[in-house]
Amino acid sequence: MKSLRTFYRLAAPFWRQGSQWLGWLMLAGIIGMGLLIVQINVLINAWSKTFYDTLGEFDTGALYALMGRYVLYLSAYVLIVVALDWVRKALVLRWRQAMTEQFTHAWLADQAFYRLGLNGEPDNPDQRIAEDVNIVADLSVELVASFIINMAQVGAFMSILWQLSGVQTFSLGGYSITLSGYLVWIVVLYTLAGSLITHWVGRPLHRLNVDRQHYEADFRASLLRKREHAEQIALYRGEAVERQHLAERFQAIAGNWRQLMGRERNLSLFTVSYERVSLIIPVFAALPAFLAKTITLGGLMQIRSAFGAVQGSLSWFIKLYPKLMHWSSAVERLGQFEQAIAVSRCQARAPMVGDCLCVNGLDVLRPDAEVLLEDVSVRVAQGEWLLIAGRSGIGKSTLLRTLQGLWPYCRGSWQLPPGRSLLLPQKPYLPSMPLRHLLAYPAIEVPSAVRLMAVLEQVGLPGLARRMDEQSEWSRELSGGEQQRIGIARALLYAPDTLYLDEATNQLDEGSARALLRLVREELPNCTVIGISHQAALSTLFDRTWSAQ
Ligand SMILES: Nc1ncnc2c1ncn2[C@@H]1O[C@H](COP(=O)(O)OP(=O)(O)OP(=O)(O)O)[C@@H](O)[C@H]1O
Repeated sequence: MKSLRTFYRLAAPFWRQGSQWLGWLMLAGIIGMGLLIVQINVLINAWSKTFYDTLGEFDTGALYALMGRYVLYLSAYVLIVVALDWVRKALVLRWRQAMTEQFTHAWLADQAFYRLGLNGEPDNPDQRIAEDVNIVADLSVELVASFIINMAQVGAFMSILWQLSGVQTFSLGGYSITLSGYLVWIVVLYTLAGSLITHWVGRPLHRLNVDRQHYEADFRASLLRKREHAEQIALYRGEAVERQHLAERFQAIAGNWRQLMGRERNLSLFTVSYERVSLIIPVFAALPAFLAKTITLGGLMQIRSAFGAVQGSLSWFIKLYPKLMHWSSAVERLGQFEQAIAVSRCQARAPMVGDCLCVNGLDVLRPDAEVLLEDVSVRVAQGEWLLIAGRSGIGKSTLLRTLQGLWPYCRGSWQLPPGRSLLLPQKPYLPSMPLRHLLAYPAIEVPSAVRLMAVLEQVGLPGLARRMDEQSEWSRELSGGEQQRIGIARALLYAPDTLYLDEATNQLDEGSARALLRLVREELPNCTVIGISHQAALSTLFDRTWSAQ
């Protein structure tokens, strides 16, 4: 029930959109084609009675005509099944795309992705967006369509089975009982009992599937981190530790897999027996009528096939139970993710904008509520350069994060200057993208090649000018100082109104660092700069120093 409520919350934005008529049309098409398949099954069921009766009469001519009709049913069946599969896949893609956009937007909006990472919950957002969304879209379409089609099949064949059952009189404990449609009662009770036992045996599969997705994602993320930090690991010669670490992660997968295997084995023991027994039940149930010659061989075969159709469709829950558990675990993980994003967005504080940067009685805390900086009050005039000083670990970087609205653990208020701002951290973000886009980041518009080359020249990287379209692993290739030069180049190109420098030149020698900051002053004369630096030679470039205590 909880999974269904969460699913409704996740699915509503897509299916409620006015423009989603095509999605509804595709779903209706899938169900319509499914119902056509049911109709063909009904025709084949009637055909089988005629066929076996004709077979009993050795009427060769009629048999050929019946085989021709069967080929017709079969061709229609194949065409519809293929078309249904195609439309189903197209709908899954459509829904997955919309849900992926919905989640990536929510995750990236208001820096939720950053705040979610602060306390490590929920785990592996990448896996939730890439895999769980796919599972939910894919299995939901399959489950909804197959449920409706199976229930239609139940309706169609139930009436056939009811008629074929006729009215039977049984004697039970000395009483004579007259029952209509006894085969229908048998199939309903048999499937109901089967469904209850399946749920009882298979219930733990939900939790095990949630854990499985978590462990698999953890393992993949660990492998990815090894690749990202290949150089550091290689320099430390940390292979043995890494191997042990990966083996431990895999142990969690293996342990969970063994438990899943055990549970699925128990479930299969029941479901396979259930399936096999269901094949023979209708034959035994109708045998007395056949032996009493009240039904023909064709009639017996028709009962068998109608019973099989009703039982097969009513057993939808039993057959798809492992998939239902897989689906419900993905729904749960996405639901958790959605709620965590919502909570983190509530934590977001949109700073007020005034005529200058003004902090008033601000307390900056650690996540455990311990105070880092108390009662911070500082005012920075437009165009002023302020240096924040203080011992390592006191909370200078955290203060900048707080001002940016990234750090939710704070009390008090502040206002930011108007215009756009840029924060250069000590380790610039250098994804593998063409150099021209890398330099323009975070702007989407890329400046002209002439401008880019001029800036590269200014920051002391003229050699990179001929590699504008190259997409290299920049963070591995460039030295720490060169990476920081790229950071300064970005500031010059982006031309923010307020620039925050969080030890943005600490990998450079003091002479080069001074030269770069002087360049910023010349090129961006009206820019307000708030800097953090332990490089003593830089302090004279700032108008004033504020000491964090
Ligand atoms: N995401 C986090 N979760 C928990 N604690 C954090 C987190 N980020 C920072 N801290 C803690 O906050 C304290 C202040 O860190 P911060 O980086 O602001 O110091 P700093 O003054 O800039 O130090 P440095 O000059 O060495 O860069 C540190 O003790 C750090 O461990």
